[in-house]
Amino acid sequence: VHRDLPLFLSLMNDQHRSLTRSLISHSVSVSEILAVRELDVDGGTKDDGRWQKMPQKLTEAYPYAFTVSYVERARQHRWQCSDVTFHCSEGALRQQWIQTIREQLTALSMADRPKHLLVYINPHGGKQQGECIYEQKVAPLFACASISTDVIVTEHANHARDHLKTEAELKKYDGVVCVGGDGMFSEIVHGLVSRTQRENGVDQNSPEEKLVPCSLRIGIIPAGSTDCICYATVGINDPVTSALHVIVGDSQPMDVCSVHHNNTFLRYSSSLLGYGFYGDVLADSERKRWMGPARYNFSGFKTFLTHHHYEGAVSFLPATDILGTPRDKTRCRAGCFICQHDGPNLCFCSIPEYEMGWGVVRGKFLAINAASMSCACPRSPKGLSPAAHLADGTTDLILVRKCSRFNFLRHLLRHTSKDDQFDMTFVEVHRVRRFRFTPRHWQNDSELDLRENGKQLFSQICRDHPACSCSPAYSSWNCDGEILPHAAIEVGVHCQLIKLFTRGIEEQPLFEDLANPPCAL
Ligand SMILES: Nc1ncnc2c1ncn2[C@@H]1O[C@H](COP(=O)(O)OP(=O)(O)OP(=O)(O)O)[C@@H](O)[C@H]1O
Ligand SMILES: CCCCCCCCCCCCC/C=C/[C@@H](O)[C@H](CO)NC(=O)CCCCC
Ligand SMILES: [Ca+2]
Repeated sequence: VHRDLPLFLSLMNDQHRSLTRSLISHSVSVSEILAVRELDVDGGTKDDGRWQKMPQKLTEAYPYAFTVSYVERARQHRWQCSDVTFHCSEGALRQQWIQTIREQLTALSMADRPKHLLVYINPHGGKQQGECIYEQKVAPLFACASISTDVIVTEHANHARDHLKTEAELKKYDGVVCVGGDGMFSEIVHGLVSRTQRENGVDQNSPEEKLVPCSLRIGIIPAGSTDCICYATVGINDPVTSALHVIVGDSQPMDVCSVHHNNTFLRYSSSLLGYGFYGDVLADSERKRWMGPARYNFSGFKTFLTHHHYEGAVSFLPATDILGTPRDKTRCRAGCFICQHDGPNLCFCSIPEYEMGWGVVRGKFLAINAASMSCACPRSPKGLSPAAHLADGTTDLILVRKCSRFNFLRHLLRHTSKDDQFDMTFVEVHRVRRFRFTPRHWQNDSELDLRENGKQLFSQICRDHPACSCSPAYSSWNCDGEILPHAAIEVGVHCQLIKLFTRGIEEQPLFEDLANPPCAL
């Protein structure tokens, strides 16, 4: 029995084969086995439905049984845990099988499966179901796979981030799991990345500094409102699927952007950095958290109607030495060739390199978006930048210039259809390693004061002139669902800075209907 080779168990002798064809054999890849356990058959009393379906004669002839729990693939990237029970005539043979499988599982644990995890649960994310989701759907699977956990239910925002940054005894763990949404994931990233830099003497405030990658993998159990990181790395927002990817020890590297203002570190971003439309949606939706996930629909519609544009200059360093482009038809999938090819060879550009070859675009924008990954989510299953890569060291900079409401609506609606949202005259997209944004009228340190005064002044004017259709001078940046306090920012992509307990989105089999596979001819 080898890892990745099918474990084919056929424990009955020939005379029973034709009789019990459907019951006697099953094929499971060892790398997708969660656990194996002996099944007690006590004087004919059975604790497994399948056993009871066995004809009496067979149970007598094959009284020794064991159950293998394994990953089964269902529709649309969903994984579930299934059990299969094998029966044999001799106790010694059963012990041999159980021992062999356990040895294989131990070898996998030594290699890449986690044994001890630190779990943070946000009880207030999404529909506030985090604790319940973990207790009912995830904890039993971890227990079945003999993974031990230390669980912390957060008591306030940034609890997980600060605990990871300073207190957590990280040496004890093989990974960190968060139960929540993109905001909770962002807390984990900030905690782990900051801790890693501090321990390695790296100054986060310097935009040119090359950051040290984090060694612990992160698992995401989706329990938020958008859950875009989970959706874009697994293909579905399903707690059981995510838990199973953690258990089998998957690993997917991921890029992280650092965001600076005036040589001061602001935040990290791993999905969307959005100014204009997505910044305004977020700013409005934060005041409506009580609405839960529906707040984004409400604020999205309201922001669409206000139709504000913002003036400024975007300068960027295009990624020239790479294979992919943002207009590719191919997608970043499990084992992505481009991420393997481009990723590990990339370095974080130092000053001499990045002062050359910059492009500049000036104008009035409805939205400036940087997508380090596709940002696919249930609202937009192909995402903001469908061809973006998880781990290629680049971000897709999408510039949506001022246009009519009708055209902007066409652009937005294309995020939900097969049509290309970039194929519009007012949209341009660049794959970049770094970029800067400078709003018009920006004045260095006094920016914040100016923004506050500007906002007050603007709202005063608009109250006095309700028909006014002019736009405020500044929007906010939406940084993975958090509002940034500065409009002028500098962003750099750090290739494969973190690793997740996923494998990227698996290619769908040609025949999706796994329950009724086509007959072999
Ligand atoms: N115990 C807590 N009380 C209040 N806020 C918390 C707590 N724990 C974490 N948070 C904060 O809650 C915010 C939202 O959490 P989360 O991302 O889990 O859900 P969401 O915003 O509904 O989902 P999404 O980010 O996917 O849209 C995060 O910014 C996080 O810092
Ligand atoms: C009028 C028709 C509108 C149709 C629009 C469809 C376009 C949807 C694209 C959604 C892209 C989400 C990108 C992910 C951002 C997350 O980091 C962030 C935190 O979870 N979520 C939002 O900001 C929430 C953003 C919600 C935006 C609506
Ligand atoms: Ca990327």
